[in-house]
Amino acid sequence: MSTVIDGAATLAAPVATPLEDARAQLAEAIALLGYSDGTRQMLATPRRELTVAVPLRTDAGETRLFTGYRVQHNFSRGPAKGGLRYAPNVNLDEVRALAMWMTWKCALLDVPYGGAKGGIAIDPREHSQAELERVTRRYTSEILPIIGPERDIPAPDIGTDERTMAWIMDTYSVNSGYTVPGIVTGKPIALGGSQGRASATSRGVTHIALAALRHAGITQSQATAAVQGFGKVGADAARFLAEAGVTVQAVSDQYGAVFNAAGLDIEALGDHVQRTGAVVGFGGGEALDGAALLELDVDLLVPAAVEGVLHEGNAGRVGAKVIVEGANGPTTPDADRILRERGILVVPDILANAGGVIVSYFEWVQANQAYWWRADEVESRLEERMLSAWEHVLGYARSRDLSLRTAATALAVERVAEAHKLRGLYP
Ligand SMILES: NC(=O)C1=CN([C@@H]2O[C@H](COP(=O)(O)OP(=O)(O)OC[C@H]3O[C@@H](n4cnc5c(N)ncnc54)[C@H](OP(=O)(O)O)[C@@H]3O)[C@@H](O)[C@H]2O)C=CC1
Ligand SMILES: O=C(O)CCC(=O)C(=O)O
Repeated sequence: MSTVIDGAATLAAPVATPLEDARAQLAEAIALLGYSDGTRQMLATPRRELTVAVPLRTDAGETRLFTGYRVQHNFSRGPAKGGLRYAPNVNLDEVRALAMWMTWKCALLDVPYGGAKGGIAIDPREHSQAELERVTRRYTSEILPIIGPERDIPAPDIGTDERTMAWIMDTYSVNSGYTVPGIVTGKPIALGGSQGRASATSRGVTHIALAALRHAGITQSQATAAVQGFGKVGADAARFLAEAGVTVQAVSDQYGAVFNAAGLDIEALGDHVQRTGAVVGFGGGEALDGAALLELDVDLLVPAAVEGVLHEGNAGRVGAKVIVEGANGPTTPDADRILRERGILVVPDILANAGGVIVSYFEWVQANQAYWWRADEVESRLEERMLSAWEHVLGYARSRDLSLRTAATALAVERVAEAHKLRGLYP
């Protein structure tokens, strides 16, 4: 399936790029903290970035060339950490923005990492498993000099999954001459992955969404929600929200959306997507335009797909009372301003979707110690970290009359700048 319907195509029409958005958020935090322009420049710029050519011999015997990236934004608090994205429109500026957000996320949640991100400009749907394996192994070989369990630890993001992580781990291990489970997180449990990592981002989103609904005075069992994206983050977020008693009325993917005012049967929708590859055509709801999902009159909106979907052009029409960012960078600074003026609570990505990197950290700790935790231990530690970060950001925002994003970014930037200062790297 390769057709993108018109409605979905209009979703991602931001005026600025994700990197410009990320840098604008950083500049606001720097101004609030009273830091110098030199500090802003240092934190706006990745410490290291690598662009690699990734040739592929296709199953049909042809040669194709893809471009891959790995950007390491910051190492001041520990090894760089962040996902690997396979999508046709991946580009260096996008990866730079995603790497910067990883730095803030890790600092905010106080996990001992800096930020990184990687990507290959490839549409995984157009390739067989064998081709994806060859591309992944070649990309890994190309970035091998800059990754490692103490240097930079990849994880899944859009278009990649635990199989991708297993191939990276194997390629890295073969080059090292021994098995190195700490080189990636989000790998299969049979290879040293952690209990709870696959659903960790969605669990974290759900903990934060329920806390945000309570904060907004909305009763969980009477709340309605819409979720954009039905991939690794969106599908489980929809499921956990439904399990918590929230009526999930709408879900979308890049082909369109489905709506049911009484609530979608998320399990049945999951089965439908397994069979057909898309949410469209699901019998348990009516078809809805993908862009219209963002404007539904619901209590909770969870964008869990791509950057820039809430922008100046549609923020004025958003119907939700609370937005919890499952995706990275779904809201542009212009949209942030409009949503704040309209009294809509936005819980930013670097807080809301941090569950993934928290359990990645747990996985790395377990792999390095070769000692594994039970699922309930992972999940209670995840919940504790998410909710304490939520309280921290909320308290900081309230005491200074800031948006949650500005508060979260400032708290994170302060921690990163402090680490630079203590290490003697402060300009
Ligand atoms: N995986 C993780 O642990 C983490 C992921 N994130 C972020 O969450 C977001 C989603 O990642 P993840 O779930 O892993 O990725 P997946 O590739 O598993 O899923 C992405 C989903 O988004 C959908 N999508 C893509 N474009 C659009 C669009 N324009 N409108 C509606 N839906 C769209 C895809 O649709 P289709 O299926 O039709 O392609 C798919 O359902 C990303 O921003 C990622 O960076 C954040 C923290 C951790
Ligand atoms: O688990 C990780 O290391 C990072 C996940 C990720 O890419 C993200 O949080 O955006």
